[in-house]
Amino acid sequence: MSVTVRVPAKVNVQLAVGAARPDGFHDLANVFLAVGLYDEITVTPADELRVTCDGPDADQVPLDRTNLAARAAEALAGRYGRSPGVHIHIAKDIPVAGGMAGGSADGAGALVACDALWQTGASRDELLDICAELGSDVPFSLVGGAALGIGRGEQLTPLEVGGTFHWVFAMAGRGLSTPAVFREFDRLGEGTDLPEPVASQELLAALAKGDPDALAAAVSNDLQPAALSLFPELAGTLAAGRAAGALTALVSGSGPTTAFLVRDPESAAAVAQALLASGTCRTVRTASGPAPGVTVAAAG
Ligand SMILES: C[C@@](CO)(OP(=O)(O)O)[C@H](O)COP(=O)(O)OP(=O)(O)OC[C@H]1O[C@@H](n2ccc(N)nc2=O)[C@H](O)[C@@H]1O
Ligand SMILES: Nc1ncnc2c1ncn2[C@@H]1O[C@H](COP(=O)(O)OP(=O)(O)O)[C@@H](O)[C@H]1O
Repeated sequence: MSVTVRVPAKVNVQLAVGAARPDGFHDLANVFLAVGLYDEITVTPADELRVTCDGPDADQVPLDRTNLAARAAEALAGRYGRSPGVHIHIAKDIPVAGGMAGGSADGAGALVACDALWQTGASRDELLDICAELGSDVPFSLVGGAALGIGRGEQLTPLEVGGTFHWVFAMAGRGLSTPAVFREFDRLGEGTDLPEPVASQELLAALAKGDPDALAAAVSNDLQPAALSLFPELAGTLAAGRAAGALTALVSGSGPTTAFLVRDPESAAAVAQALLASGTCRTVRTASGPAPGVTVAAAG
């Protein structure tokens, strides 16, 4: 018996960040869009908890108990008083430490897969609670589609999306640590009063209409200056994508992956080719969204 699930990456079309909270997190208005780049997680009964991983970035993925997929299995097993004996295999296609929630995807995927394997009978709300304990982005990886995340990003409201948005993603030569980017955000903003983070009505309307030009005009990422400060070369990647005809260019979440919104798959191919030729990134991928959240691909 084994269970395989597929989990999408995300891009943040709006990331409004408030002041640091006493618990070290930041309040957000985080508009997530799931996109069609997927990790696949397979769980199989085993004597003890074990994680393996393959894919282009597999060497950067921890295989010990710090792996979010292992933590998810342990959290679910702990809640139901059973052994977490399971082999979790991650077929990784989402870039690691890229601001596309790859670790969160694996956490949400392992949780749903173990839940199906162990037939715990957990409700969706219980699974979402465990997701929120694992990380701020993990609940969104479970639900997919598009959603507004408030609080630290874990309190979700699903959003209407009226069409398919086409993207090019440029992967950088190294990763960026999410806590380091938030720390840099705090440093850059020292001494300024930050407004409450709120979702942009223009952006939500653009998503609901499925209008790429309106979305391009409304996207924003408050972490972008911090990511650029820690990784100045990303400015060259953003400029290369804009010059190639992208409707807009932004850093995805805490970066360093950069995201380029385009009108259609043909423009995606052209912008992807120009970005690669510019020599300003390690590799490029095209994907569209919204994509569904965790989906069971095979069980038996
Ligand atoms: C920035 C975002 C945007 O979606 O994603 P990435 O770009 O990393 O994928 C998220 O907020 C990342 O969420 P996630 O990666 O789950 O972060 P967590 O494990 O919850 O937190 C890691 C660390 O990031 C910082 N953090 C995270 C979320 C938040 N609202 N405020 C924070 O200050 C804290 O320093 C925290 O200790
Ligand atoms: N299953 C996992 N896949 C990738 N990274 C993981 C995983 N579990 C834990 N990590 C750790 O989380 C860090 C952030 O990775 P990731 O979630 O891919 O990036 P981001 O938070 O930028 O979206 C990695 O550097 C790695 O040390």
